[in-house]
Amino acid sequence: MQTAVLGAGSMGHGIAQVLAMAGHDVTMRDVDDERVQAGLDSVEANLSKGVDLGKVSEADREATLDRLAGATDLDAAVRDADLVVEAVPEEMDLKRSVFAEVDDAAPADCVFATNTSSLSVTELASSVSHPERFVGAHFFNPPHLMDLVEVIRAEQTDDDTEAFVVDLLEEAGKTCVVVEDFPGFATSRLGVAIGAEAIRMVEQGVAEPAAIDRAMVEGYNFPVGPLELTDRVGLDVRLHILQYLREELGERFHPPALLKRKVRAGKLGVKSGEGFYRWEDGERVDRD
Ligand SMILES: NC(=O)c1ccc[n+]([C@@H]2O[C@H](COP(=O)([O-])OP(=O)(O)OC[C@H]3O[C@@H](n4cnc5c(N)ncnc54)[C@H](O)[C@@H]3O)[C@@H](O)[C@H]2O)c1
Repeated sequence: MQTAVLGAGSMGHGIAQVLAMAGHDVTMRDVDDERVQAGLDSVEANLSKGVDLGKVSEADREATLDRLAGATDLDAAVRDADLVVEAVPEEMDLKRSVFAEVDDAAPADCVFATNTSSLSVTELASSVSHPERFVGAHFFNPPHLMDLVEVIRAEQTDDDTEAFVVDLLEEAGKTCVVVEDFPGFATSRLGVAIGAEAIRMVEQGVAEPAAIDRAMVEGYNFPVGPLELTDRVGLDVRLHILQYLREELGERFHPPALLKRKVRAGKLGVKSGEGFYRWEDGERVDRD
């Protein structure tokens, strides 16, 4: 199958890798040669690491790279595509304008998927002429290692489109959970609710962040505690999602004051070196 991935950033290059490893031809499009090349280099590095770890054969690495091409020209990227997956920045206007362009350039029966983590898939679908062939495909970071894809049905999505995307992703080794288009879908809504409550517990002095995290890891089998996860995702990202969910779903999502204070202080988590913990080169430096 011919596929196109729009955006070669953190998510785009990983999604392109997943599709190419599953045997599909992929054209990965970004706005300039440097970004396209950086995406291609990241895929090559992921695959080489897989070979070193004995998880990917040398032959699969080469075959995957052969199926992957880069492009800056949108028309060339989507002209023959059966599926286009969009992974450009999380801005409604940008995504809508990208889909309007893709709509003109792609074949009439092409299926469109967006990797948005929070925007309305229904509103995005309304930017194309066949919204029934539009769906959300919310991959997790990094896409080549995380099994889950949340498949989001827009108001307009038809059953054939849902089945096409779920089958394709499951054949690529992913686990799909299908949800209706509702703010925060399933994962972000529950994830930020737990994270926000953990932050309120820190504010109230229930326990130190490390103790709250350890309790959830040991007691509930969480792979990582809610405060460490907030550091990894980015405090600003979580604040943004809470503000959006508060607007859409009500006061129970009001952001904790401590979260706002830390974001205002530039304490954004792993990427800034400090959030609820201190970090250097992606590693915690304040463990007991
Ligand atoms: N980063 C995550 O952990 C994560 C997880 C799940 C979903 N998402 C979602 O995935 C999407 C992409 O996020 P990201 O973290 O990969 O962002 P990113 O900033 O790393 O990458 C976005 C890329 O899109 C490119 N781009 C901008 N306009 C474009 C256009 N018109 N055509 C093609 N490429 C264009 C940018 O140059 C950039 O390289 C967002 O909707 C985000 O919410 C992100």
